[in-house]
Parts: sequence; C-alpha cells; structure tokens
Amino acid sequence: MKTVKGFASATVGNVACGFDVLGFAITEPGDEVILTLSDRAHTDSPVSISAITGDGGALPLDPKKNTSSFVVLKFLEYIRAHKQIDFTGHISLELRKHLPLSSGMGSSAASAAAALIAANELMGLPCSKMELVHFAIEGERVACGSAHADNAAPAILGNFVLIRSYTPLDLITIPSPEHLYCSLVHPHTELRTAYARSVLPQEISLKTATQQWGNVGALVTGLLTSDYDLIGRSLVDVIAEPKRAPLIPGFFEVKQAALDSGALGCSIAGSGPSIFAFSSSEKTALAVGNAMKEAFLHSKAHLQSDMWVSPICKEGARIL
Ligand SMILES: Nc1ncnc2c1ncn2[C@@H]1O[C@H](COP(=O)(O)OP(=O)(O)O)[C@@H](O)[C@H]1O
Ligand SMILES: N[C@@H](CCOP(=O)(O)O)C(=O)O
Repeated sequence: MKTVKGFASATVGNVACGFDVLGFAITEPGDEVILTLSDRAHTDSPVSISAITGDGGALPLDPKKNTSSFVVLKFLEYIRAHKQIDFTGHISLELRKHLPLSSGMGSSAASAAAALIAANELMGLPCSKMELVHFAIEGERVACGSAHADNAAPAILGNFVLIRSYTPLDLITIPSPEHLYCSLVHPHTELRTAYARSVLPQEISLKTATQQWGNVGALVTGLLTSDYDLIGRSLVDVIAEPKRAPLIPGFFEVKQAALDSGALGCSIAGSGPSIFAFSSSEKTALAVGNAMKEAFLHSKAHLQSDMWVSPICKEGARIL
C-alpha cells in the first residue's frame, strides 16, 4: 500500500476582462485528495471514491462523475497509451473539500488538480504539470459542461495563466508582481457555473470586443511590468460582468466599497458569486476585504460571507 496526499488551491477565473482566457491561483484555501494504491483491483473501475468530506453530501461518488476521480481515470488511460505504464492495481480516493461549491473559486478545478498531482506522484511522475492540465480541463467539462482552462490551468501551474489557444492548447504562465495581493470574498449563496455561462451573449459587437481585448493586453502588460496602476485600470469587463452582476446580490455596493477602500480594481471571481479585488499591499488588501464583507452584509440580501487575503500562488498544485 502506498498513500499520497495532493493539494490544490482556489483560483480566480477570467480576472475581469479575460473571460475564459486568464486566471490565477491564490495560496489558501484549497482542496486535498488522498490516493491509496493497492495491488488488487477491488472493483471493475481502477479508481473508487472511499470518502468525501466538506461537500455536505452534494458531490457524486460515481468515479466517472466526480471531477477528482474522473481526471485520475483519464490520467491512467493516458499513461497506458502514451507512457507504456499499464496500471493493473486499484486507487482508492478520499476527497477533502475546503472550497465551497459553485463559489467562483474554482472548486471543481481544485479537486481535479489535487487528484492529478497526487496520481502523478503515485505513478512515479510520468507526466509534466503541463500534461496534467489537459486532464484537469476535461474535468471541468464533467463538472459544468464546458472545458474552460482558466481555473484548471492555474490550479495546476500556479501564477497567472493566459490561454492563447485551446486547440491546440497553448498556455503561457505570467509571473505576478511582488506586491500584488488578492482580497477574495465568498457570499453565502451559490451560483452554478453552468447557469452563469448560460446568461452570456453568444455574439458581441466589434466595439465591445476591442474594449475587452485592449484591457486584456493592458492587464498582461501591467503584470509583466509590475505597473499597479495599469493593472487596476485594466480590470474592466464589458462582456460577462454586465450580465452576471445582477445575479450576485449586493455586487455593485461591494465593488464600490472595494474601490473606496483603496483597491486597484475589483470584479467577479470566475462566474461568481465570489468577488475579488487586487491591492498593492497586504494591509490595503485586508482593509478592502473587510469593507467588501461589510458591504455584502449591509446590502439588501444581508449576506454573510467568508474572506481571504492572499498573494498569488507561485507553486500551483503540490504534494503535502
Ligand atoms: N469534486 C468536485 N468539486 C467541486 N465541484 C464538483 C466536483 N465534482 C463535480 N462538481 C460539480 O461541478 C460544478 C461546478 O461547480 P464548482 O466548480 O464548485 O463551481 P466554482 O468553480 O464556481 O467553484 C458544480 O455543480 C459541482 O456540483
Ligand atoms: N471562465 C469561466 C470561469 C468559471 O469559474 P468558476 O470558478 O465560477 O467555475 C466562466 O466565467 O464561466
């Protein structure tokens, strides 16, 4: 018997203007996956889920439906076909969820990334982290019906990740400026990723497109040059935020509270309902996060929320 524990932290997809093409990882919180390898096949499937904690019983135990076990199945198929590793044993998977579901914090991606980093360790590191991203993206298709990489890629790789192309997959990791901090606030309500995607327009005007890609280029430039003002000016989303903000009670009050407290910029984390803000110091990020929590509480919905302040995670998914 051999046991390995993997960890992957929360991620923020889109990063305002980068819908489906930009995301970053924070350091905490995250999901843990414990894999136990045994020589004998216990069931027809080479992977089974022994336990899930922290999900309130919401997640599927079927190994083909839970993102954590599904990606391990895909990983085993891949190393058999491309790495000449024919796995004949059994892997028992325990998932410990510390990320809230349907939160905008890349919950399904974190489960998948933690499982993949553990499986790769268990099988003797046959794949690079970049190879593992492919399986994590397929896990997103199982979780919410779309194979978007802006949570999956940073969950595995850390840092900021720009997805230049999906076919073929072309990912660029972008280092974070030294003094960039994220305030992430999760209101106690759910917004399913699949639904939040269903409200988006299928077509946009040329004017809207030029605004959006101008900001993506400026945001990437700001990150690469540590230009904090440019980062803040670039956090403008004219595609998803206008459609999704009405789905988040108190969004506009929370965003204004963040900016009034010194945030560089603020927008929806992923597909929401969480909201993130960037600051150029940890002290400001803490003040911004607290102001955002207060704004949720005093909004019409009187929402309680959880708040984290974090630098950008540079390591990505890792073994504990
Ligand atoms: N292991 C898993 N962890 C989280 N969500 C999962 C998992 N397996 C399946 N899902 C489903 O994935 C969907 C996407 O939600 P989730 O990823 O939690 O949202 P977000 O990415 O906004 O945090 C949810 O409907 C959830 O039930
Ligand atoms: N690009 C995706 C990001 C979804 O992030 P999640 O954390 O809410 O799953 C989208 O905007 O749908």
